[in-house]
Amino acid sequence: MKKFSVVIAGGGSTFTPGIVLMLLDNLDKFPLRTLKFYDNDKDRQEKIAGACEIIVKERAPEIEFVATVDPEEAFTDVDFVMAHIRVGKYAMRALDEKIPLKYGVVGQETCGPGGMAYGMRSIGGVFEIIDYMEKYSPDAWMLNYSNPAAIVAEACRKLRPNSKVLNICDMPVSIERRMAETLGLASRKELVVRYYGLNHFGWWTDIRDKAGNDLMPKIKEHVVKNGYVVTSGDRQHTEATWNDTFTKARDVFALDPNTLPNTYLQYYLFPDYIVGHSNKEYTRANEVMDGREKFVFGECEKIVVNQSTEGSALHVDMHASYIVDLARAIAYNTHERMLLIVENNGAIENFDPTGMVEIPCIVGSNGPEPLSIGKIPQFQKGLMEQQVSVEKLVVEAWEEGSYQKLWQAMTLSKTVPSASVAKSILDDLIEANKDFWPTLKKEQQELEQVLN
Ligand SMILES: NC(=O)c1ccc[n+]([C@@H]2O[C@H](COP(=O)([O-])OP(=O)(O)OC[C@H]3O[C@@H](n4cnc5c(N)ncnc54)[C@H](O)[C@@H]3O)[C@@H](O)[C@H]2O)c1
Ligand SMILES: O=P(O)(O)OC[C@H]1O[C@H](O[C@H]2[C@H](O)[C@@H](O)[C@@H](O)O[C@@H]2CO)[C@H](O)[C@@H](O)[C@@H]1O
Ligand SMILES: [Mn+2]
Repeated sequence: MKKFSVVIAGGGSTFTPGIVLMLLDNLDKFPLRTLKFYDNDKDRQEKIAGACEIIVKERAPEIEFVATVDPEEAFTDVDFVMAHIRVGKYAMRALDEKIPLKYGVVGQETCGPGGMAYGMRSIGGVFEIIDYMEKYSPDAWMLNYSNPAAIVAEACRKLRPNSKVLNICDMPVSIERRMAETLGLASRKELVVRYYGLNHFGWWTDIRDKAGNDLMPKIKEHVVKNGYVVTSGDRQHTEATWNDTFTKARDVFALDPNTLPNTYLQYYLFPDYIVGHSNKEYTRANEVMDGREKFVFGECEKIVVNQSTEGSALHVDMHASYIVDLARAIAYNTHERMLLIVENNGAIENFDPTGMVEIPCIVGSNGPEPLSIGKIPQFQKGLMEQQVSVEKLVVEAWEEGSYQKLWQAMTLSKTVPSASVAKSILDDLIEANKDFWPTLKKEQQELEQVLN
């Protein structure tokens, strides 16, 4: 059986140890010969890599382990690039969240103005990784889950159309795990789903078991009372904010009881509620820095000090098993059915063919073959047309260095009440992102004077 060489780009990520443990748990299905880490922050990566090297040595000493900040060393002789970088790290995430909140607008990592700011930082970082991969391992595939996946995917479609990049998100599988629990099923893999939308912006339309029995009525019965809250919860979503999100799905569901919603729709459909329940001084970025980041780095330090994983509380990222499924689908032509972010190209009949949509695909060695969705209802179509335009305008703004287009994108977002609020947020975000964004030209300086 062929053994694979994988590089994790964003080796210093809080998700890296969970993914390494998940890869080690799946060596029988996806054997590894080399595991490399690449990051542009040497110190941050070293803390995670020091522990992961010990984990790999204990569990699979035959795997060669390399951690490097040298792109040539990292990207030479690899079959897969698993990319989860966060350009600007949590410090910039905190600003993405806090600046819009200052103006009474949703402050969120991937939605609204915060998501656009993150997108303007991510595109260049992700392109850099793609370029390294294509230079040093031109046959490799990149499995990208760096956020904001919707904007990154649109940038790849438009500006890197021939690159072997698959964009994917774990929110649907995470919700499906909860649906399976609600139904008393052992695994989400027992569900066969139909789903459509944009990334962090979609709906399930049909959920069946493998025998074809309709499971939607039973799930809806649960969601109408509890949202996606389940009794066991999971180890990755223990904070109150995640519980609020899974509870709020009840209200999102009420808007269209024919479908089951992705939790991220709460930011677009209930922005007033979200802002009302946000703390402008302490946002999700703070919660993550005080929670997941401290925990993961603390546990890694203990492993390095003890030179052993004995007693370690680090746990496998179960949700990340979709990454192994995706790699296996490419490597072994498994034709696994998975939700991926792909060019619409007619799959949703009455939607922009160039929009990047999240839909079921059959994945084989040649990449994804999207399934046909047909026509979607007016409510979803209207919401998606507005949001896909936001995502396209952000990519155009990045490509052209256009202030005007980024202002239009922010104005168009359902989370923003007016062009003047959009402008205030944008101007603050430009200042905060001056080390990361391309310089934006103001096409209509005089308009600024009119508005001031
Ligand atoms: N698609 C999904 O559903 C999904 C799920 C979870 C997390 N994510 C994404 O995974 C990423 C990591 O999240 P995290 O919370 O662990 O963040 P993190 O800040 O802990 O890790 C990100 C790492 O990326 C590195 N980095 C930043 N810019 C880089 C560049 N240009 N080249 C190489 N490395 C670079 C940083 O130094 C850091 O070590 C984020 O983009 C997050 O949004 C996506
Ligand atoms: O606020 P964070 O950093 O905890 O999470 C933001 C991410 O949320 C989703 O990912 C979840 C995922 O759904 C779950 O299965 C598990 O792996 O944890 C992830 C992080 O909590 C979302 O899909 C990502 O795009 C977000 O970055
Ligand atoms: Mn996601």
